[in-house]
Amino acid sequence: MDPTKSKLPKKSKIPLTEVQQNMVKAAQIASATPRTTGPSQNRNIPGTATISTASNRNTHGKFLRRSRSMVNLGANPTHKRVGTESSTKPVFKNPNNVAGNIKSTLKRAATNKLETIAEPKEAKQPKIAAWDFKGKYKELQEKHKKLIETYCSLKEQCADTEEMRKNYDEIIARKDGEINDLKTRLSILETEYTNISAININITTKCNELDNENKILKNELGNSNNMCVDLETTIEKLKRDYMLNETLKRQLQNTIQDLKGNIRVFCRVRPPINEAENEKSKCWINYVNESTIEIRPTQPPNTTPKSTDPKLEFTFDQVFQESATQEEFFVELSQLVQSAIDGYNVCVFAYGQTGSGKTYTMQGSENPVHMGMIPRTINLIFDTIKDLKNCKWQYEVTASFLEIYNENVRDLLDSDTNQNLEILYNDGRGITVSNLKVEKICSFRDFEKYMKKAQKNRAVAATDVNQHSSRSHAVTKITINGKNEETNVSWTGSVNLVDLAGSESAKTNQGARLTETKNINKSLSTLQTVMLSLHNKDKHVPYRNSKLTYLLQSSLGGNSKTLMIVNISPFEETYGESINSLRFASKVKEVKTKIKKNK
Ligand SMILES: Nc1ncnc2c1ncn2[C@@H]1O[C@H](COP(=O)(O)OP(=O)(O)OP(=O)(O)O)[C@@H](O)[C@H]1O
Repeated sequence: MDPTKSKLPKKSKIPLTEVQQNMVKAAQIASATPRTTGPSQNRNIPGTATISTASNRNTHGKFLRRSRSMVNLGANPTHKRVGTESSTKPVFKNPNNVAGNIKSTLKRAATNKLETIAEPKEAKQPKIAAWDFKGKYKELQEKHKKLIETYCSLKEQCADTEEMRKNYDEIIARKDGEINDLKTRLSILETEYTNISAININITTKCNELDNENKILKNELGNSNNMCVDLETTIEKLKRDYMLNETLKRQLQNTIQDLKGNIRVFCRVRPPINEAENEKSKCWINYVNESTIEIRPTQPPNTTPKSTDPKLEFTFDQVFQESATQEEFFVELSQLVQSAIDGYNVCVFAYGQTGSGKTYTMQGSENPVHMGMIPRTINLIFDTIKDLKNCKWQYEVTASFLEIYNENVRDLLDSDTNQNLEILYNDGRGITVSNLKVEKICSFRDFEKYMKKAQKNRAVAATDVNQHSSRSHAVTKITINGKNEETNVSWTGSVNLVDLAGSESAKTNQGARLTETKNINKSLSTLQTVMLSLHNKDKHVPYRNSKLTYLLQSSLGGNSKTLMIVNISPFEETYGESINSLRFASKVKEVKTKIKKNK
């Protein structure tokens, strides 16, 4: 319980004198001032409400006693009212100084009281005769009695006042403490306010800076938008120019290809691949220039070839030395692949004796460095059609894989080894193979999956010179259908990639191997005959003499850009076969054909 409150007087029902009322008001002001009240709340002190709490009962009792004595005093008709209304009201010069105000109010109340007592108004008494000493004595006795009563009453009031003063001192001390606390809080708040003000200034400065930056950026954005519009127009123009140039470039490339000849021949010499092969004696090979190769049968150590050795020189479109990489080889081939994308038929076939590097050149291995021409071709096709999308070209790519084994045509995507598919000639569509699976290819990975399956199904056996000799001619056909969304132009190109079986002597083979070898040699010799007929411009070209030439009819003598790769081994023991291959390739190089672009 608040001690100050308990000592405040309870609201009296007896009317109080002004002095008493002032004191009560002062007490009310002191007790009504909340502990946490700030300076602004103190301004209401003069209008504070009458005290009515139960806790004020004690103080009220004392006030009541004093009031009664004051009433006694006031009962005297001569009792003088002291002070005007304005002078008795607690007027605070400084509302913040609560303690000072209370003190001054108490002081004024006490002064008023003394004034009231000091100046009692005499009641009019009947005059006592001068001789009436007894009456005078009685009158004096009565006065004396009243003075004693007044004295007692004042003494009592003094005690009350003293107690009140003590209470008020306590209140004042507490309030002073509270004021000090509030001052401390105020100073903390002021410091905080100063800090926050400083932060606020910083933030305002930052906001202004950001506002300025925002304005600059808005301006820049406006400029950029204008630039974007300009750039878009330029890009559109450049796209049109690019499309035009691209078409021109492709036309020029194809013209260059045409000028180079529609049947071209590349020669590739393979390197020895292991220690055993390094030990073997090699032919003497001289690369005269990038398209001419000179070859002699022997290469005695540290000597030049014997003058008696027959010297044979062959010229092709390009000669690739032993050190040539798959990548270097593909650079030349890639121009033909571009032609296929532009709607031409292209045929690439690798020819050579067994073990000369045909499968390595066409297929290669999974290692990216050794990747062969077939996977590189599909890679290039997908790269190119991706670029051509900018020129509004849409392409669809399909692939089929077949082999001709012992004069039977087999689908390499079908593992049934007893198949014999039929080769058909259609007037409109040219050569087709019945029931051959043609798969839609959407990516390189897609193609790789089918290629691996085909590789697995291909007939392979060990020969004297190759542990994994291909015993069949394998034909990978990639068809590219292109359509331009803008011009509505469309065409179909194709690439036949042929890995021929290797020619070899039938002497060392027996049984099944012998039949295979005979069939291989027969079809290769038909190929030679066909090429010679084409070279001699014979009226009849015996395409139908073998499944291979029948299948490749349009590629060899018809509407196709053809590349023959003649692979040779560098060894002395294979010199004869190498010369045969080189001679045949020379004849092929002289064949001239006329081709046109597909619609
Ligand atoms: N340019 C080359 N660089 C490195 N290795 C090669 C190269 N050419 C061929 N080889 C390797 O020589 C070996 C025989 O080559 P490949 O199998 O390609 O001959 P092939 O002509 O296809 O034989 P076949 O007609 O019997 O199938 C293989 O091990 C192959 O990896």
